[in-house]
Amino acid sequence: MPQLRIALAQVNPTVGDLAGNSALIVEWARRAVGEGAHAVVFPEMALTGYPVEDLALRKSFGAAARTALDDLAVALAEAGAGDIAAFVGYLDRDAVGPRNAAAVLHGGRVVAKQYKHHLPNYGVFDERRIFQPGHELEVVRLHGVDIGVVICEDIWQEGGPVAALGQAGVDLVVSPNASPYERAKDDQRLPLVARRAAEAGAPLVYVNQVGGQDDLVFDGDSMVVSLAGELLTRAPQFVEHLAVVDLDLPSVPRSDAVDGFSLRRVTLSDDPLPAYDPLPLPAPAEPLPEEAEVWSALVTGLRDYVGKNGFRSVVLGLSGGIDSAVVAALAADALGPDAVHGVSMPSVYSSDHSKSDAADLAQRIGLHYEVQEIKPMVATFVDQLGLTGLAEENVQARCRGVTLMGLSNQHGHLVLATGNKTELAVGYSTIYGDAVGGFAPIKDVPKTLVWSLARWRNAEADKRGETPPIPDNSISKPPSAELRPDQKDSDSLPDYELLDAVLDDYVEGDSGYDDLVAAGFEPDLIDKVLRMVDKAEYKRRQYPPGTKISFKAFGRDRRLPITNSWREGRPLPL
Ligand SMILES: Nc1ncnc2c1ncn2[C@@H]1O[C@H](COP(=O)(O)OP(=O)(O)OC[C@H]2O[C@@H]([n+]3cccc(C(=O)O)c3)[C@H](O)[C@@H]2O)[C@@H](O)[C@H]1O
Ligand SMILES: Nc1ncnc2c1ncn2[C@@H]1O[C@H](COP(=O)(O)OP(=O)(O)OP(=O)(O)O)[C@@H](O)[C@H]1O
Ligand SMILES: NC(=O)CC[C@H](N)C(=O)O
Repeated sequence: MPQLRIALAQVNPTVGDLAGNSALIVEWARRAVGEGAHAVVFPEMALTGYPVEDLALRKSFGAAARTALDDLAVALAEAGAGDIAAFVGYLDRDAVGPRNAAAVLHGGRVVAKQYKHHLPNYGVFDERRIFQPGHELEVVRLHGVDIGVVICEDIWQEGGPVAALGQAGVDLVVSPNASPYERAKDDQRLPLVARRAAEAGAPLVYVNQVGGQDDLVFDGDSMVVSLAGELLTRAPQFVEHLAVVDLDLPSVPRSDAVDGFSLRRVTLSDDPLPAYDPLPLPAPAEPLPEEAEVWSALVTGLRDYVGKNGFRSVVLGLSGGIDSAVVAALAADALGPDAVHGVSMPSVYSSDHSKSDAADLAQRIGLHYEVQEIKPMVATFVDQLGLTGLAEENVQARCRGVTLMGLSNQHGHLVLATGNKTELAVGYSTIYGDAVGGFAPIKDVPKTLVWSLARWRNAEADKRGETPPIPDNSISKPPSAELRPDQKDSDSLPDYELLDAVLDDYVEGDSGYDDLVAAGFEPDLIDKVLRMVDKAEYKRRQYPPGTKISFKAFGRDRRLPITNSWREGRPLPL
């Protein structure tokens, strides 16, 4: 028999938008009330957005967030959501410093609050720099059900606050999260949540946000797992969603002696609810298959970067190649084809197929298309400055960059950079040339995955009876920068399958020279690739932000010095 109906509000907040996020929380709390829920759980820092980075250190922002929380409690009550217990993540600030906090709002008031204990400080996270950890646990009793709270990283700790809640005795654990997407991370979350439910001795309600924030994207994947580790429901990825479940909660023994934490119990209502008919459990959404998941992550990251930064349209160079084709298809899926402006910018070395494939792509997708010849601009620079060789080649990419930025300034489009992770790794782009842009949608996608995504997207279109967006020719032709006659990427770079394999080990796996040799790569290949990667750090630092999909994206996940004389290499003779 259920004791509580709980709603998981998998929403998409915006960093810094206290008024907008408050309105979002009120709207979704009202929906939860409409579903007859007694409690509703929002993601980590839903009121402020996540991650707030150094906004956390601004006293003015902390004060505004606290005021917004008090106002939100009142607004919820005024909107008819005062009787529901709303678990809301926010930024707090006390005498010790800024806190990553979750509050319980009920009856127009803030009735309980708890600070995050474990502050993640690895990969993209810097929480020890900006927050102070908490040491208290606040357990809220609602209709006789004791509910403990743990915030995101706290559930990744064995023997941490969840174990303490198990010691204290709680009927239910709720966890607000802001857990960024990485490929295959959903495979880790379900077993993790199941382990924590067992540790707590109670079902666990896991709520993660959706949406993009700069280089991060959040996939949701909110879920409820029973004490026995059974998945009761799971929300679909990358979309806002309200999941409502009735929970049958066996009563457990209570204790007030908890190791390492101070425990406070807050009673909102002691009496169990009268018997009511449970809703059928919503069927768990299946996690998306690999390519669909990555595509959704890239679409969401791009859409939210554009929308949350106030742009309505994007512009990019269309070369007829695979990278610009995939970025154009992503942009059309994210924003609609009418918001996408493609520009073909032929130079003297551009092949006929570069122009015809770009035009074909534009027609398939239905995006705005124009041709801007760059020959006269290039000739002016080359002649006036007396440029030859590589300097001359790069002027072509730079004239394209200037053209795109000109169109951006004139029409308000955001410029998309089309570089992929492989190119970023080895520095295969012209700085201030094809590397210009405000956002780089595929910067964390290795070249081999760019091809797979293109094939997958076309196959999806086929399945739906739609025109595949990407010309077959763009997928099958050998990649070329077309900066000199008959140039091919393979003139300067190893075969992409092999290159991506080395990069996966060196960048994602942090392998050293000996590890790479042991993995079977040729020493000359290792030398060449590692040298290119190390030398290109300066280019990566100046590259636009783009959606992280991997365990280790360039940027905050991998912070290497630019000025750096250390080289992995064959051991020197002593
Ligand atoms: N440590 C450092 N810190 C700061 N700046 C540094 C630097 N080292 C060089 N630089 C600067 O960078 C310049 C060299 O970089 P850059 O001008 O980009 O030129 P660079 O890297 O020498 O050449 C561009 C390469 O990318 C290839 N490319 C270009 C365009 C598109 C594609 C494609 O297929 O996608 C490929 C092209 O074929 C060529 O191999 C130097 O002249 C210097 O000004
Ligand atoms: N002729 C062109 N017209 C318009 N844009 C171009 C042209 N050539 C290059 N670009 C722009 O510069 C980017 C780098 O292109 P380039 O052809 O040099 O390398 P690539 O990495 O093979 O990319 P792609 O697969 O998109 O061709 C392209 O994605 C495109 O945005
Ligand atoms: N916001 C957080 O604490 C996130 C950390 C956590 N390990 C995750 O990625 O899910």
